[in-house]
Amino acid sequence: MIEVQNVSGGYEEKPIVVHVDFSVSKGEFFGVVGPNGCGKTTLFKMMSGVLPLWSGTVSIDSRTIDQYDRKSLARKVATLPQIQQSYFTYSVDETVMMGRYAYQSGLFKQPSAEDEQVVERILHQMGLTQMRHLPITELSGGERQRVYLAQALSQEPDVLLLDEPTNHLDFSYQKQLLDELKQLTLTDELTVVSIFHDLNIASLYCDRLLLMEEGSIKKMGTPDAVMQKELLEGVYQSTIDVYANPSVASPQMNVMPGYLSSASSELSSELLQVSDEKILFQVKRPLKTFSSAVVGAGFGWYQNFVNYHVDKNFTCDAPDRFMKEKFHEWGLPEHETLAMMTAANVTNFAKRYVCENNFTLLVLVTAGTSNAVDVLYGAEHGFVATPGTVNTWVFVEGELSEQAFIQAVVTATEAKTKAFTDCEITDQLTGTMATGTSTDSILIASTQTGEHVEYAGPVTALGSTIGRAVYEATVEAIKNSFQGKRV
Ligand SMILES: Nc1ncnc2c1ncn2[C@@H]1O[C@H](COP(=O)(O)OP(=O)(O)OP(=O)(O)O)[C@@H](O)[C@H]1O
Repeated sequence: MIEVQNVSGGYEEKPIVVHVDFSVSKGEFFGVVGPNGCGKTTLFKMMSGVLPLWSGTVSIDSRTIDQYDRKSLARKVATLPQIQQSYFTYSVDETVMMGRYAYQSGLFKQPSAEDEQVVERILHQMGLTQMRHLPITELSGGERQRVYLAQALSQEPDVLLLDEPTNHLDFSYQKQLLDELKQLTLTDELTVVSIFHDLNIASLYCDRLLLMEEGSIKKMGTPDAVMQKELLEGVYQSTIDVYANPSVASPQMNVMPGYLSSASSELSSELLQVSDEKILFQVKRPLKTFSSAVVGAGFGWYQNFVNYHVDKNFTCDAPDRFMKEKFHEWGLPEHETLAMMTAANVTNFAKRYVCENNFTLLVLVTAGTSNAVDVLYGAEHGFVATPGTVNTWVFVEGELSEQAFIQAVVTATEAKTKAFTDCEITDQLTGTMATGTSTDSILIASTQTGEHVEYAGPVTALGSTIGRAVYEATVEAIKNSFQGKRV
């Protein structure tokens, strides 16, 4: 649809865009990204015929742009430049109607019924109907941006070139506008080529991205191919982190702030408060967590950790809401607190504090075995959502990779199962050896400072330390529960 073939150009003697070559298909949403000054806007000016090409060609529907007269080019390509100044007090609908000039003929260029209909539809589409009579000089930056986009859309082009279309827009209007454009690419086969500074937005909406560096193409491909940590760090000369979006299959990035302090939370069992009602462990700075907790499951950052005792017959439709009400009662901030529940007597907990192999580790386990299960026969027990029994907390001083977090869960679970075997805990329904209980829960929490830890399987330094500590604490907690011991 639009083909940019080996294009070079710039200003006076200064080359800015160098041998750029790509094509965008009909109905594609194509993003152009790259650092400030890399030549994105200059490339757009060349694509829309505003700036002459030094070499190469830009073609739309197999005809180079210099083969189109002004009006026919305007029916093919509409542009939304980066900065829109308004010196005249045209109203919103007058401004949008200006986009129809390519369709008007005759001396007085009166709008036709079709022009009126198109403008009406687009005003509605862009949520501008209410403000249609206002002068655009009285609009906010974001509102004005929508008016100019409406003007570009009223040209009914095949290709829309947008330079930072979401500039000045708050996130809800960004979403609304980009959803609208995406829809037009899908239903009307509108081709959108857009410059973005926000790589996360570009990754969410674009089919392909073109990453520019110093006037040339550094990389072009799907968001997955372009959103690569090393690639982006090199081009933007910055420290970033790329991660999977938790909700959709579009990679996202984070800028890593330069002010990250090396101060971390100390993991000391003196920070532990134990009562009949709960175990509360509080640290000064948030820890990165991976857990199956009632409140705070998955990955997160928390600094208060609660293991709350409930009766073994406790049932509740919304245990997370129940726990959050408790947080209020205890004065614990909801967004900083992770919580588990257990039917085990929490004062029978066992702990291990280990400082070896360059690791500091605190392990806390609460255990009971009345609902012990052999995982092979889980289905025979039937599912009842009951409070947890063996709750295992593993706190680590170190900087764990995501792989290490998950391996730590595996290692700790194997250690728990080994403890069940050695304590000869059986599944009361089947008489076979139990591997755990029906509602066990686990937490791995790390300071994310100090030594980087890539692996935490059972034969690694961290894994073997976790394995031993969890095994010993689980055996002790099981024995405490048998003896009815109260700590
Ligand atoms: N009219 C001009 N005359 C001379 N040089 C210019 C002109 N416009 C831009 N430049 C230069 O061309 C280079 C590329 O500018 P361009 O606006 O294309 O970059 P960009 O990637 O769009 O940047 P940004 O992300 O900051 O908008 C810059 O060094 C800029 O100073």
